[in-house]
Amino acid sequence: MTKPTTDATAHLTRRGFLRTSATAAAVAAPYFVPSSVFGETAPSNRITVAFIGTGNQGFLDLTLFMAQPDCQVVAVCDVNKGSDNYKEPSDVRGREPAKALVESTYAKRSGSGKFKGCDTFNDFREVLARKDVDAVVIVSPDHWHDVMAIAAAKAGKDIYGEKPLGLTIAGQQAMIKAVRDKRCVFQTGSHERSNPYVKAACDLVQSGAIGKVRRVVCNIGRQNKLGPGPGWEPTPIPSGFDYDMWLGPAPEAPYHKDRCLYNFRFIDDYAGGQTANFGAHSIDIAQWGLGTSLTGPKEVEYVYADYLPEGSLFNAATFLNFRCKYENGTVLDCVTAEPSVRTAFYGDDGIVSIDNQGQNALVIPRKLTPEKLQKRVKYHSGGDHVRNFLDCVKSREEPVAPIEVGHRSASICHLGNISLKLQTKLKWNPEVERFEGGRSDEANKLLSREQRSPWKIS
Ligand SMILES: NC(=O)C1=CN([C@@H]2O[C@H](COP(=O)(O)OP(=O)(O)OC[C@H]3O[C@@H](n4cnc5c(N)ncnc54)[C@H](OP(=O)(O)O)[C@@H]3O)[C@@H](O)[C@H]2O)C=CC1
Ligand SMILES: O=C1CO[C@H](CO)[C@@H](O)[C@@H]1O
Repeated sequence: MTKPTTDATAHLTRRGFLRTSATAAAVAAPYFVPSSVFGETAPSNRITVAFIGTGNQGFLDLTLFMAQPDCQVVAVCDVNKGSDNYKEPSDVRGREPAKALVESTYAKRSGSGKFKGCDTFNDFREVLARKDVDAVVIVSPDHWHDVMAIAAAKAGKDIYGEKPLGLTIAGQQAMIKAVRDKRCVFQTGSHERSNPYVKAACDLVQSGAIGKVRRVVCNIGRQNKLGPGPGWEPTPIPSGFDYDMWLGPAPEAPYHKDRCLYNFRFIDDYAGGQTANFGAHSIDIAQWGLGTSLTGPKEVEYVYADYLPEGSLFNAATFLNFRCKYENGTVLDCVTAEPSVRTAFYGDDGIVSIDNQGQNALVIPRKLTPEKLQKRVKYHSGGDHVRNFLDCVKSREEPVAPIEVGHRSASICHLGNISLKLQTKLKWNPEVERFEGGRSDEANKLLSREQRSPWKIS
């Protein structure tokens, strides 16, 4: 996508302001760095970035952003000062370890081996108030995505927002409005959109190479953790952890050590289970190949769901199967599986399947000779996706995974979860984004959620 949709002047002015402003003393720290750290990239061309959420994916995204020479991470924000026992006892995440990672990475690059200049925050609003931050990377749990992205857009920041776009369809719509009103560049963290092999596979499907696509299968990885069962007892809130700020817009709930960190994804108040966690990837690829990135299906049907025992902390579906139908009759099946294949398109003339990490696309044309049956393509890293975002911050062009695209893929995850909750088939109007007929009143209520005061999306 190359159509400029954003106002270059507003953003260039903001960065220009940084270079000349009388407030320079307050914001100077990021610029007083050895030239060896950022090579030839002049401070004025450097994009200053702050991270909100420095856990599991936050650390990976940090390394991808720091690898880009024209980008400087100047601040990290996390409600956890240092969350130990992250995945194993030696694994510590949170804002202090993130700051240490940033400063040690930049120090290694500087001739002197020294670097200071990454600030830490507990409250993301303080990050957004900083005038020297051009862009934010939002890698918080899903229940925070809408509130944080809307606040970031209102503060004039460009945004790299992790998938799934949000927790609800209404929240995502509000995100789009804020981003478009403020003309921000927004890249959804669906990094497969920057994977040339996945692109090649989707182009092939779109070009009609496998004929009319009858069915797409999206495999959703099984739940990899179980959490405490019925009768679980709260555990003490660790020191250095702002649990109230972790809960944010989600309902009040007693702390348990397995609620936060990585595990939020299995709890309905904070995320859409594996449907949204993995579905955001596999369904996004399906939408891409089908050429429906800016729309959606017209029907979603519950097939099967299973859950942990009532009263368990984790309450998202552990096994699931739902089926969507598009206007042209194409069926999209989302199903829990051990996914060596992430998304597979079944057409009249062949199959295109894309593996779990987007490392391989396998094309099986029905009518070709055996030696031409397979075309394997190789791995690429998420760095190109970050690069595309940074380029668009400069050019004000549309990135490869704009917010509306992220919205429509995540919406299918939410539609699927709503059908699972109601155990029914629902008619969906992708134009007006509402359920119609049947149990639509009940279903439409699930398009949004109450947000705990003082947090709200409008
Ligand atoms: N593109 C991809 O392939 C991937 C994307 N993701 C996405 O990234 C997001 C984060 O997932 P993941 O990193 O696994 O989750 P984690 O729980 O590991 O990380 C989230 C971090 O955000 C912190 N946090 C929570 N609330 C706030 C707040 N109000 N302000 C600042 N920080 C906050 C958490 O604190 P605490 O440590 O105390 O919980 C945690 O450190 C999710 O939306 C997920 O879907 C995740 C994995 C891969
Ligand atoms: O938990 C996870 C495991 O890896 C996936 C990427 O392949 C993530 O998206 C996801 O959040």
